[in-house]
Amino acid sequence: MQPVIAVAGVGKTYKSGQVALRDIDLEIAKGEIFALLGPNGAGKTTLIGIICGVVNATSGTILVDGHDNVRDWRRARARIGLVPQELSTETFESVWATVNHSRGLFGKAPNKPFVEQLLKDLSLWEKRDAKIMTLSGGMKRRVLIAKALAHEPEILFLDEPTAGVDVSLRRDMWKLVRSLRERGVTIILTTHYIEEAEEMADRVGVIDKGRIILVEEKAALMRKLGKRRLTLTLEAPLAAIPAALARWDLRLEAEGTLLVYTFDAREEETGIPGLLRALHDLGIGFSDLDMEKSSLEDIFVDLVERAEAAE
Ligand SMILES: Nc1ncnc2c1ncn2[C@@H]1O[C@H](COP(=O)(O)OP(=O)(O)OP(=O)(O)O)[C@@H](O)[C@H]1O
Repeated sequence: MQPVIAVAGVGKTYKSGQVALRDIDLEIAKGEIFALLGPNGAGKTTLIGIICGVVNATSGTILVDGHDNVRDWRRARARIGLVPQELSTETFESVWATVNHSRGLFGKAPNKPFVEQLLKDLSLWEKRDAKIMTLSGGMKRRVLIAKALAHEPEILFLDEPTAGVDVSLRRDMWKLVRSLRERGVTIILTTHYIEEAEEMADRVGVIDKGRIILVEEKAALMRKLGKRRLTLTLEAPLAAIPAALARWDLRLEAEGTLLVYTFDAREEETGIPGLLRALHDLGIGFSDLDMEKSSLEDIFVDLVERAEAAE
């Protein structure tokens, strides 16, 4: 199957000499929700800007639905909607005029019922005659989304869509993303809220210092790299881990009152029965126990730390 976006060998060095991307290869399948994660300055916004044709790559090629985004930029761009991180500054136009104008920019015939529905879906209908300058930050962000969707793109980029927005807008955004996906729209989002990727993405890419360090199905990633943690609340604090417990990956926390055992979620044998027996033999009692799975966030932090250590 042909990917809807194919990035090959893309690099970017800004005029300042700052290298933002190095040799990026990435394919996005039609209809998927792809989350691009990475620390500040990793290159997420640059990569999105290059795919959308608002930033020039220094090297490499990008095909959008088979169209080269430089040589055939008009066709490539028409397929894409971009919700940028920055709030737009145009202020005097009304919501209705702005969104219809965005549609016209892509050569789409006016379609009032479509734009009306779009504004209703984004809870903007009541505000259709309001000038953008009079709207709150959250409402302005809804306008950015409406503008990005006005020309009915097949691919939607959301660059940190929920940074600094309130819970209700975040929830609406998630709902909107799901309904777009049901209509077959491909969605690529960057986010600092890893829970957002965990909640929504089909696949996750991790970018660090301009390199893609991992691309994986979210579920597989969580299965593969997921750790589990067993935390025992000890009856009496321990000063150190007894030598007899060296074969388990143990750590003391909270001034020796919590004993934390970390193990691989894939292992058939958890090692827990043996550990509990050993504790019993040593006369170490506990009053409570708690089991947790690592989140995508733990996995992400771990990956970035490992990539940085490897450098
Ligand atoms: N216009 C520019 N000129 C020079 N350097 C830039 C420019 N835009 C970005 N950079 C640099 O390129 C690198 C990647 O930046 P980019 O904004 O793509 O990262 P990001 O992953 O989106 O970060 P954040 O999560 O903070 O938005 C950073 O070192 C940044 O300082």
